Amino acid sequence: MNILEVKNLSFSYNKAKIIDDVNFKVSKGELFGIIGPNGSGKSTLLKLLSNIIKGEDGDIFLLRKELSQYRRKDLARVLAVLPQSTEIGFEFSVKEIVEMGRHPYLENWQGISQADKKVIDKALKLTNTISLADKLINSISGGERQRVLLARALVQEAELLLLDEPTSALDINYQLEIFELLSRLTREGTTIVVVLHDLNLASQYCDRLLLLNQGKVNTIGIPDEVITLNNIKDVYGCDVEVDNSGRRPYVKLVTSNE
Ligand SMILES: Nc1ncnc2c1ncn2[C@@H]1O[C@H](COP(=O)(O)OP(=O)(O)OP(=O)(O)O)[C@@H](O)[C@H]1O
Repeated sequence: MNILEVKNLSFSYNKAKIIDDVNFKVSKGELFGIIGPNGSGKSTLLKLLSNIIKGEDGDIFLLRKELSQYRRKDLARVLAVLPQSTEIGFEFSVKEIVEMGRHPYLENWQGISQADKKVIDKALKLTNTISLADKLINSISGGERQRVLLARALVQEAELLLLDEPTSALDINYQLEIFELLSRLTREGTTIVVVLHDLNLASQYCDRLLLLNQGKVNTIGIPDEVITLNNIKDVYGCDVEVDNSGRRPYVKLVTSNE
């Protein structure tokens, strides 16, 4: 079953085309990666999928319903977003920030229920942020904040998670932990679209990849079809080696010292 369907999507900033006739579908339970060079349009595409900005052409269907047809609260129950910027300007505690993810489920003036608390505790545990719960969001590290914001997205219990570089500030241990968690969530039925720069994480963990170049889909497919020597050279313009001896392709940089 398709959770997400993007048809002929285009978007411009000041007449400059940033997303150019993009088409793809994502099925239930897929871990779908969007990769591409700086400025290729990955975050813009994610903002279009999040309904933060609107395309000038094309359609986005979420669970077969056009994205713009959703009411805000209904959308927040099926779609959770982790934006790229992890700056939060207020002095909220970690716990309060994560609780905010439950707002789509609360009626007016109604507080957090025992059931909500369970969901929140589970998300804090999964993201290893329980020990941070009482700290102020502005007093923790960038990587810790990234995990807290992932916890906030998880408590929305949404069918589709849109994550913009969720591991960019994380050390390798947490990068693996978060991608193991994302894999597990997809096996349990959540669908995840993730923008990421690390081609090897993308290759190892994503079921399919969309390689974006100057707003256009360059290649879309399983990692073996996308992470190839020619594609990387064409799109990123650098020399790499691609090791195909393992389960998934592995990109090695070729440096001038070799
Ligand atoms: N608010 C904006 N106004 C005008 N141009 C913008 C705006 N936001 C992004 N752009 C431009 O759109 C293009 C795509 O930006 P986007 O952030 O989507 O790329 P990206 O692939 O996510 O890049 P990165 O890997 O560096 O995060 C860039 O050329 C950028 O300068």
